[in-house]
Amino acid sequence: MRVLVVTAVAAEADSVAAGLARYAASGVRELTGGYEIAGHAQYTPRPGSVQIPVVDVLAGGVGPVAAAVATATALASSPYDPPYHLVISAGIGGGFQPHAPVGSLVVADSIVAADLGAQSPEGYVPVEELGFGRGTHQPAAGLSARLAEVLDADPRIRAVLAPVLTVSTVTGTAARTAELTGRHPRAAAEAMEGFGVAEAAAAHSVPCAEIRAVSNAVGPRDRDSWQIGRALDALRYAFTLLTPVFEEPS
Ligand SMILES: O=C(O)c1cccc(C(=O)CC[C@H]2O[C@@H](n3cnc4c(=O)[nH]cnc43)[C@H](O)[C@@H]2O)c1
Repeated sequence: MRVLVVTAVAAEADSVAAGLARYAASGVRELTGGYEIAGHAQYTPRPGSVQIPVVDVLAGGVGPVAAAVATATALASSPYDPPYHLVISAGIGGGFQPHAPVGSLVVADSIVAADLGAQSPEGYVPVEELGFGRGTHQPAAGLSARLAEVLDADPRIRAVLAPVLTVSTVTGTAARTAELTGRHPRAAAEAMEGFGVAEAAAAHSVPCAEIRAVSNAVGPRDRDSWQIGRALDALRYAFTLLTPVFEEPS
């Protein structure tokens, strides 16, 4: 299976690549389309496995637009058909409490563009109701459930399968938190790239997933409380666990 992992920043890509490196048999790939390929691993298959999975890790920038452009560029420049078998949006994120405490992981069972719509005196109108396309992507259900299952089975981490919101502005007030949880009561995390990655993947007919390691609680802004190191470590550890899934028949 060929997998493309898209993060926002290099620190996240480094964590993913470090998690993968435990299994890596060969080095780092060259830049693609001006975007940073942080790591590339070609794995030694487990005994009995017939596929050699390849995972590329791409730091595509912050926000849904940068993420979509980077992902689409990577997919369009792949020499393979299909370009990849799976695209994963991965990185740190804010966790909605009590669903996703700091240090836990969230695997998306839906990827929701939470601010793609219109305000009105009666409240928020999602993009579907405006008649302009979609605001939600459903990741491959079996695959996302499997990723969450593998993560949650490990006693060192906690993982949930739940909606992940994509926002262009990090939530920073109690009022905005209440608005989002009112509209998306099951949401466990928010981040800024998932929907962009999912749009690009869908344009290339490639399945998509999203995995977030929680660095902070969604709520009134308190940047000093963000535990980025802890989340990056959880992200790295998650990818040490996920590689066997990439070797399973798709
Ligand atoms: O300062 C650092 O060392 C550092 C290391 C890694 C990542 C960062 C970022 O700031 C990444 C921005 C990235 O984080 C996501 N994120 C994290 N928490 C939230 C949130 O509460 N709401 C929305 N997004 C969040 C987001 O995907 C950004 O792209 C810094």
